[in-house]
Amino acid sequence: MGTVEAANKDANGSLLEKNPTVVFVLGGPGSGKGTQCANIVENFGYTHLSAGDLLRAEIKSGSENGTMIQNMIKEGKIVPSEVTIKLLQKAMQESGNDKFLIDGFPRNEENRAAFEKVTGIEPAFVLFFECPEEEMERRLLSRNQGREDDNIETIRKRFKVFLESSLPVINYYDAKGKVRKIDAARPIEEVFETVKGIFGPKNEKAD
Ligand SMILES: Nc1ncnc2c1ncn2[C@@H]1O[C@H](COP(=O)(O)OP(=O)(O)O)[C@@H](O)[C@H]1O
Ligand SMILES: Nc1ccn([C@H]2C[C@H](O)[C@@H](COP(=O)(O)OP(=O)(O)O)O2)c(=O)n1
Ligand SMILES: [Mg+2]
Repeated sequence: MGTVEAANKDANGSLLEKNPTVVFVLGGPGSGKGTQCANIVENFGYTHLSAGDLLRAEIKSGSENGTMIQNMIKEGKIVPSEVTIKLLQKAMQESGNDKFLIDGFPRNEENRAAFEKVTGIEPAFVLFFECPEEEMERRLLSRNQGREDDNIETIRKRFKVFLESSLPVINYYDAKGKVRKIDAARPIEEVFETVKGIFGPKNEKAD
């Protein structure tokens, strides 16, 4: 094994030994990633890791990076992958699971390349929730979760970042045949029917 690979294996410890299944859940802000992930968790036994939620928890914890993260989120910018990947790795380790929905990550090429390099993990596939901006804007403005970035000024910046930085990541995986595109402009239940078809009955939790 080469030195880089060996170092990564050490850094990941038992995680890589489990050969985890990772599904990246992508889509614009307000496309319904978090909502659908909650449904997938209930039906298919995945652990849901939202990069945004992990970053917001890091702000709340009073960590030394908190102020930097808070300022970037307020500006709709993407936090350096070093910070986000550490939080994801820790959450993966702590979950004890080996099936993960990674929601809102990778959001740019830097996120994507660094995750692959650091963890050695390739996603099984990528869910892409496609939704028109007008609908995403309506949803964000009525989300009511008290988020500092759900205001029209920041929302416009987030849409720009999505088009310029996140869509290229989706195109990268599309070229590898890994993208499962879903029309996310429909009601929650209808979107989930399509999602279920992708995860398939063979993956459903028996209970
Ligand atoms: N298919 C849908 N139709 C209408 N509203 C939705 C739909 N999916 C999610 N929502 C609502 O839109 C808002 C954004 O959804 P969320 O899951 O937080 O999106 P994301 O994580 O992609 O930003 C939430 O208030 C949620 O309840
Ligand atoms: N990989 C990521 C994911 C989110 N962030 C930051 C920047 C994003 O605008 C905010 C909010 O992300 P989050 O996924 O919670 O937002 P939405 O659910 O798409 O509305 O967090 C990041 O810097 N890097
Ligand atoms: Mg979300």
